[in-house]
Amino acid sequence: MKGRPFHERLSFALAGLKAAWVREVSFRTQTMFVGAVGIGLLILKPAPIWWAVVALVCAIVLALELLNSAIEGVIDLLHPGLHPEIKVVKDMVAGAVLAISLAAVAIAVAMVVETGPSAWSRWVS
Ligand SMILES: Nc1ncnc2c1ncn2[C@@H]1O[C@H](COP(=O)(O)OP(=O)(O)OP(=O)(O)O)[C@@H](O)[C@H]1O
Repeated sequence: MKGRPFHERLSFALAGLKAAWVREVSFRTQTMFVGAVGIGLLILKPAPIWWAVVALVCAIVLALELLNSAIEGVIDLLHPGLHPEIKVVKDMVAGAVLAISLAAVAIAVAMVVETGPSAWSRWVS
């Protein structure tokens, strides 16, 4: 399975994204949130550094959401029954998604605070 050409590995990654979109409500919600953030960037037109920071944090949110789903999927496959240790592991991965989501909200607020006034003056002038 190793050493496959780039286009094949890319198709595997895209298939993973598609599977997450079809199966996971959380992933669809996060992806739509990222889309809304993209619209916000187009409206606010912040400095390029904000585009980079927002793109990075959005990518981390989606990546952690994918890892969360993947880890849950493997656990459920290997151990379908309830187990207190599985609860701890799943809760920790969910905590990772929560942590980066809070950071994303903080970054969004900081961006709006810094760029909102100049965007507003562009609109009213
Ligand atoms: N096998 C299990 N044993 C014990 N507790 C579990 C088990 N599976 C899930 N839980 C508990 O239920 C919570 C939700 O787990 P579940 O697998 O349903 O994730 P989910 O709600 O689908 O999450 P996501 O929205 O991220 O996909 C876990 O965080 C954990 O607290």
